[in-house]
Amino acid sequence: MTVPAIRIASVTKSYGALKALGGVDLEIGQGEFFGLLGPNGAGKTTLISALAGLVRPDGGVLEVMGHDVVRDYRNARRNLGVVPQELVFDPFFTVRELLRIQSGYFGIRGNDDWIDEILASLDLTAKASSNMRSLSGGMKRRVLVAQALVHRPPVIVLDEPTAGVDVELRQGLWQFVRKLNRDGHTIVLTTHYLEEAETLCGRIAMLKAGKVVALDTTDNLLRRFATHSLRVKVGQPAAALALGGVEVDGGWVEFAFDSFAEVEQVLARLREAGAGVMEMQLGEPDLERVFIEVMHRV
Ligand SMILES: Nc1ncnc2c1ncn2[C@@H]1O[C@H](COP(=O)(O)OP(=O)(O)OP(=O)(O)O)[C@@H](O)[C@H]1O
Repeated sequence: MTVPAIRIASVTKSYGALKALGGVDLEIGQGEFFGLLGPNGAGKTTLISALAGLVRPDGGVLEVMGHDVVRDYRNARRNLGVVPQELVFDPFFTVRELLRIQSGYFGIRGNDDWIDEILASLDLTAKASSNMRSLSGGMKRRVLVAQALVHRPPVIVLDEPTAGVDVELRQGLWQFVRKLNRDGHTIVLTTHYLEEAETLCGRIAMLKAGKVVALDTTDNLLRRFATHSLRVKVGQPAAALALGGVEVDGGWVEFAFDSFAEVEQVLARLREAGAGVMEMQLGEPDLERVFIEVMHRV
């Protein structure tokens, strides 16, 4: 049997009275493109930091390619590439120097062929000799990705890699990450862009307040939750919410159905309640709605 790329069992972590991770179990197979989703503060970064050995869990086990993150740190770390959320660099190094230094951390010398390949894939070749401080935010983010790849890790974790990144770069980045996945790398991704998660991830875990509250293939998650939706923009959101709607955006409230036959009934009830429907849309299920439902249910 092949070892899972990532195994997380009963992992707990508290900061004082705050339970950041309340017993997380998760197994991610080799070659998966896996999404880790959750609202702000759900514990995603804490979990990733624990995987990278940067945060010590209070209890439980974390393994990367079968290597225990605490007891067998070096091998676990060698198998893992992490693209962190925050942009922290020494501004005085050039891009190439930075990548050479990072290679050195893993005991790799003479890594320039691979570094050139990564730079080309990330469209950074022209910036190889530029100082980090002269790069734009989006370029710095690409360097973060490059940095995570210098030691050719089989498992790559990206913590919100597209936050604050323009559309073109985002698409380029996804193309690159998809290629890495096709080449056999396991990808774990956290993002607040649920459309991206829906297109990219084969399986998804949703985290809320330090616990996994949904775990399934993306297709099953979309199927399992109500199949259709009605979104209404109303003058009186409170009246619509009282009828079981869920607020999705300023003034927009959403109702979920198994069949469109129920739409008429809801519209009648909205009229009776004086909700004041101004606009409406009928929708197919998408991950954003699944996410909102899961977060409200549990
Ligand atoms: N070093 C720390 N000290 C104290 N509390 C912390 C620390 N790191 C994280 N926390 C708390 O743990 C909880 C989980 O935070 P975490 O950063 O893991 O969430 P997240 O899901 O990554 O959120 P986001 O989507 O905002 O990045 C939060 O309530 C956070 O305030």
